[in-house]
Amino acid sequence: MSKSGLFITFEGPEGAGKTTAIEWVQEALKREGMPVIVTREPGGIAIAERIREVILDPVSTEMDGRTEALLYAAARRQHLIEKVMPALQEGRIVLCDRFIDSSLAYQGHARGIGIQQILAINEFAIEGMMPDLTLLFDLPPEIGLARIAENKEREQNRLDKEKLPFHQLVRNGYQQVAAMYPERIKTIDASQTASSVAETALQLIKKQLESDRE
Ligand SMILES: Nc1ncnc2c1ncn2[C@@H]1O[C@H](COP(=O)(O)OP(=O)(O)OP(=O)(O)O)[C@@H](O)[C@H]1O
Ligand SMILES: Cc1cn([C@H]2C[C@H](O)[C@@H](COP(=O)(O)O)O2)c(=O)[nH]c1=O
Repeated sequence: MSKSGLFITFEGPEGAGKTTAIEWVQEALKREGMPVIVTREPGGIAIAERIREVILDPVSTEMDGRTEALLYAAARRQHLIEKVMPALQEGRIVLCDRFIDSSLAYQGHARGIGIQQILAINEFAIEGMMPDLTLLFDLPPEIGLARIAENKEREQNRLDKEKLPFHQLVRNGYQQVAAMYPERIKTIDASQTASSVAETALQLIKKQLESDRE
């Protein structure tokens, strides 16, 4: 799979502020005339949104961890082929809310399947199509969970409902993955104000754009 755009992923635990920052960054890049699209995982296209409903439905309590991992990888594959790759081939900047590192942290580490096993099934799904840059929004899970609990409009999905120790493992998982890919993954302190977090994200993206032009 070849491309000419820039693939940037936003990662982190529940309520870290990824969606808030991605919208802010999109507006800032658009104001500068850059061709940018925002998408998300699992979802972003019809088939993957349907898979999302199955995975995140709070009634799917009996779902096996490996089934969960395979469903995320299947949604990822379809989303990549149908939406992300065409946009990158057109030279766009793709801002994606979650990607492979979510699987490594949630299914690989927090579910205990193993990061290498999850990497293997995802290698099949993505055929080497890794992000150019990943912004990891890091914060204690208590803060993120309190933020989403405050937001009364948001429905709690099956993974939101996991207990605090699971979310602590997710954070540890992300920290391990960041150590595996120090060139690609840049960690942001997501406990700062929303505007400061978004500004840091924008500066990191601009740096990546500059180094891509060189
Ligand atoms: N830096 C911040 N400080 C305080 N509140 C924030 C900050 N960033 C976002 N919020 C608020 O926290 C809540 C969660 O934010 P957001 O939806 O952007 O997080 P998220 O990382 O996309 O969450 P999830 O992955 O669980 O969907 C929202 O109500 C948002 O307004
Ligand atoms: C891509 C991906 C996601 N997850 C989890 C993380 C969240 O709990 C949900 C997605 O909800 P959001 O509000 O859109 O953040 O799914 C996961 O466990 N594994 C993955 O690969």
